[in-house]
Amino acid sequence: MKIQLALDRLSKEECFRLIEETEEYIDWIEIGTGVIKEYGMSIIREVKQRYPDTTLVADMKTCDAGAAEAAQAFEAGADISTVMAFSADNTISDTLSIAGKYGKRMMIDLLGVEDPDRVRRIEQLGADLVSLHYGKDMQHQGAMNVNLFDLLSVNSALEVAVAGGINADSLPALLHKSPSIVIVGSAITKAPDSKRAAEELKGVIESDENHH
Ligand SMILES: O=C([C@H](O)CO)[C@H](O)[C@H](O)COP(=O)(O)O
Repeated sequence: MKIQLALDRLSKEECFRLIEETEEYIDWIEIGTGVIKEYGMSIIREVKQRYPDTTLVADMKTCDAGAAEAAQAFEAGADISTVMAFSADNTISDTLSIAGKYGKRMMIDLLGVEDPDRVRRIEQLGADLVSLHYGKDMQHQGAMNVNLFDLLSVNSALEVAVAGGINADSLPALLHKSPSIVIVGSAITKAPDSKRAAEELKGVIESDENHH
């Protein structure tokens, strides 16, 4: 199980400091949507230059003009770009076909999706990676519920990431659902000691893996 460090609401300097502090405990680096809005593709380029061997996710949250936006992220060095699951089927298909051309991947963000049929449709369109996502603003109503995993069909072959206010306390319940990727932002980036927070989360995952 991988940890994807989500870098949101941070300056470029803070992003680089956090990557440096946590790199031994994290697997994938995500440049968050707001950070991309602040710095554009230049931050994707710079992070890839400095960490060429680490999988880099550009959280583009594309919802239209799929081919152009995905190509933009891949040209800058992203290994994975994100597209919203509620987008038109054409948008999702176009991003998947661009990803195929670049030898890269799309992560389909399920934020706001409540119908398992939509997830089935996304898999039919050719997606192989989705993120179950309990949004930042949804978190005002309380923490994520593991029922979010009910969106997935039992016979689905999708690789699954999960995101939304995950911390060391909420992580164990999610691990029972065996996601491939756990996306963590604030619990690491806003922690008084980010390195320790990342180490703790990695420890929770490793002890779970040792028990199975
Ligand atoms: O995608 C995200 C969110 O929509 C803000 O852009 C976050 O990266 C994701 O939710 C992880 O962050 P935390 O919820 O702070 O763990």
